[in-house]
Amino acid sequence: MRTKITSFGSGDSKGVSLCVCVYVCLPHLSCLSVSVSTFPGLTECILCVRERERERDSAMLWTVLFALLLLLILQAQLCVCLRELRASTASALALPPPPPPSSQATTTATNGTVQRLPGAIIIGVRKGGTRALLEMLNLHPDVEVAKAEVHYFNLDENYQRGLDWYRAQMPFTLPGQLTVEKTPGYFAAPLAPERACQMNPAVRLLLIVRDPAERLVSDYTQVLHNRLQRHKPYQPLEELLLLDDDINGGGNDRHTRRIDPGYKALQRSLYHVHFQRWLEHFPREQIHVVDGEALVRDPYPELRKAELFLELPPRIRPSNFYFNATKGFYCLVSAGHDKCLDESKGRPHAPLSQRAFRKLCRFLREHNKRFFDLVGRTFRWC
Ligand SMILES: Nc1ncnc2c1ncn2[C@@H]1O[C@H](COP(=O)(O)OS(=O)(=O)O)[C@@H](OP(=O)(O)O)[C@H]1O
Repeated sequence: MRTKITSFGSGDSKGVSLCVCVYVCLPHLSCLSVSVSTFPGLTECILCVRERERERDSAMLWTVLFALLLLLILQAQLCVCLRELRASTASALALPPPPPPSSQATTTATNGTVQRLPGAIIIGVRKGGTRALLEMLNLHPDVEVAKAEVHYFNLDENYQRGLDWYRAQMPFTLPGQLTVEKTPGYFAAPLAPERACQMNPAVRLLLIVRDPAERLVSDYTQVLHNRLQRHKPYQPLEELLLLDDDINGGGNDRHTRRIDPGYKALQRSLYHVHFQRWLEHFPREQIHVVDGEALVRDPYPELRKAELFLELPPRIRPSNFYFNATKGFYCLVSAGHDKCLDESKGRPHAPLSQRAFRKLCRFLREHNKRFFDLVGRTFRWC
């Protein structure tokens, strides 16, 4: 801004004009030196003000243009960001393989034990008796089990953590001991068979099955219990399981109700669908099927078969089990301590009318047959 004053002019009239000019021009100080140095009076001052206004208008125009340009640049940047975000989301969904394991062994405890990947996995079925089977296998001195469900092959966020993470969830074992984990969610998880096979194509799999209709009711009961605990709303089982179907397009009395094939708990009971997927990655003889109902009736024979399958010396004894009449189930005895499964196992099932249950059984019959064909044995299910 030019502010230097080179001449004040002469005479009173000039002085008055100068004062007015300075007063008017004061907000436009940058032109003050021009008006004063060549001072003829007020006219020039007004001209100076107009010129400043023109300058201001053009400055505003430039400001608007500059803002527009800035907006364009920002928009371009936003597009680049969105494209990058879309690309990273797509690659996350594509789920690249997890990081490779650093080595086979990890931290060695002072007693020489090491965390190892499981040699056997109980893959399901949910509510089939997986906890009972795991705890019973744990009676064997050559077996160590992961206490909690790991959910490695069925949950992407865990799978992305890699094999080192998975191994770190395992118990410490001595050489020659077998590590076993159980996650019933593996059985029906579409990617679990392939992932388990990638980890170790020789891993032994145990599948404990139970009447799929009973399993469904037990599954619903578990979900209902969780919802009640969290004070969440719930629907009766019959509402979830049966669809209203207007067969003749008539009034209410012509309604019939059919099984909803989309109900999640029902889908988990279509054993052949899931078993087929496991067979695409593992030979049949690598999957040992345990009869869940037989395990409830009398655990020992089922445990003996599991020992054989796992090539373990026979160490589990009938004396490791006793029937607890209060619980209504067998409990375990080991080194003088007894242990029953917690109250989440063997809860009274949610109500379902006999009619609906029969409908469910009819629906499952064909699916069960397909499962029997795949496993090469039959079960006395409804
Ligand atoms: N010994 C013993 N004690 C208690 N419960 C036993 C036992 N053996 C098998 N079961 C049956 O196990 C059913 C629960 O199955 P899971 O452990 O696979 O359930 S879960 O998927 O892990 O939630 C559970 O199902 P529900 O009776 O429907 O609750 C039990 O019937």
